[in-house]
Amino acid sequence: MSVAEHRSAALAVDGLSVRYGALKALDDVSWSVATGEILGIIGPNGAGKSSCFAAVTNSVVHGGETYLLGQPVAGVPTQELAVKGLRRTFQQNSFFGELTVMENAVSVLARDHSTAFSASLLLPWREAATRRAATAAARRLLDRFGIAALHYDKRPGEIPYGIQRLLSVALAYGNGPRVLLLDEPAAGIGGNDMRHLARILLDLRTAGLALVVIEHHMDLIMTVADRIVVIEQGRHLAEGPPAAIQADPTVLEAYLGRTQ
Ligand SMILES: Nc1ncnc2c1ncn2[C@@H]1O[C@H](COP(=O)(O)OP(=O)(O)OP(=O)(O)O)[C@@H](O)[C@H]1O
Repeated sequence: MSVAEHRSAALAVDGLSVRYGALKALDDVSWSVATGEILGIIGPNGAGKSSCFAAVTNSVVHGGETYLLGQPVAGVPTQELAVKGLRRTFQQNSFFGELTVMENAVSVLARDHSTAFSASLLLPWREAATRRAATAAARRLLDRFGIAALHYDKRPGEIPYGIQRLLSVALAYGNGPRVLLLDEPAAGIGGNDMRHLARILLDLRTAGLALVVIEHHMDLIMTVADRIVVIEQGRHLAEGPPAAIQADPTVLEAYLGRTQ
C-alpha cells in the first residue's frame, strides 16, 4: 500500500496479523476504506474477519499498522480510538438491557459528548435543560436509524429483533464517528428489516461516513458495498467491485461456490 493511499483513506490497515496461540488467524492482510465508501468484508466462517476488527480497534495483540485519517493509531487504546472517530459493533447486540431504548441513546450521547456535557448532567440547576437537550438529541439519533417512538420506553429485549440490530448500530454510531465497523449487522434478520438496514447504510454513506461491513448475507453486501475484500484462512484472497467478486473463479471456488 502506498503512502498516498494511507493519507487519503479514512481508514487503512497494512499487513495485519493476529495469532491466537499456535493459530494464525490473520496473516498480512491489508485494505482501506475512503470517506463516503462502503467496504464489504466477506469470507467463510473462521476466515479471520472479526479478528480484523479486533486488530484495527487494538483490542487484540497484532502485527501491522492502522492509519485513521492518515495518522498511525496502532498503539491507541480502543476507547481513545472511539473518541478519534473509529467505532465498531459486535456480532452480538450490545446495549444496557436494564435501561430503556431512550435511556440507552441518552447514555451513549452523554458518553460521546464533551466531559462538560456529561458533567452538566450532574448540576441540579442545569439538569432539566440538559436532560431536555439530551432527550432531543437521542430522539434525532433513534429517528435517523428508523427506531419508532413507540419503542422508546421499552427495554431493548422487548422490541423486535430487527429493531434491536438497528439499535446496536445506532448506539455504536452515537454522535457520529468518521469510520464505523459493522460486524454482521444483518445477522438473524431478513425481509423488510434487511431492506431497512440497507437504506440506512446507504444514507450513512451519503452523509460521508466510511463504513466497513462484515456480512454473510450476500444479497445485502453485494447491493450496498462499493468494494469487497474476500478473506480466506486468514489471508487476503481477492478484492474488487461486487460484480467482479461474484464472477471471480477463485472466490467462487473458495467461498461463494460452497454456499450454493
Ligand atoms: N479469542 C480467540 N481465541 C482463540 N481463537 C480465536 C479467538 N477468536 C477467534 N479465534 C479463532 O480465530 C479464527 C478466526 O476467527 P474470526 O472470528 O476472526 O473469524 P470470522 O471470519 O469472523 O468468523 P465468523 O464468520 O464465523 O464470525 C477462527 O479459527 C476462530 O476460531
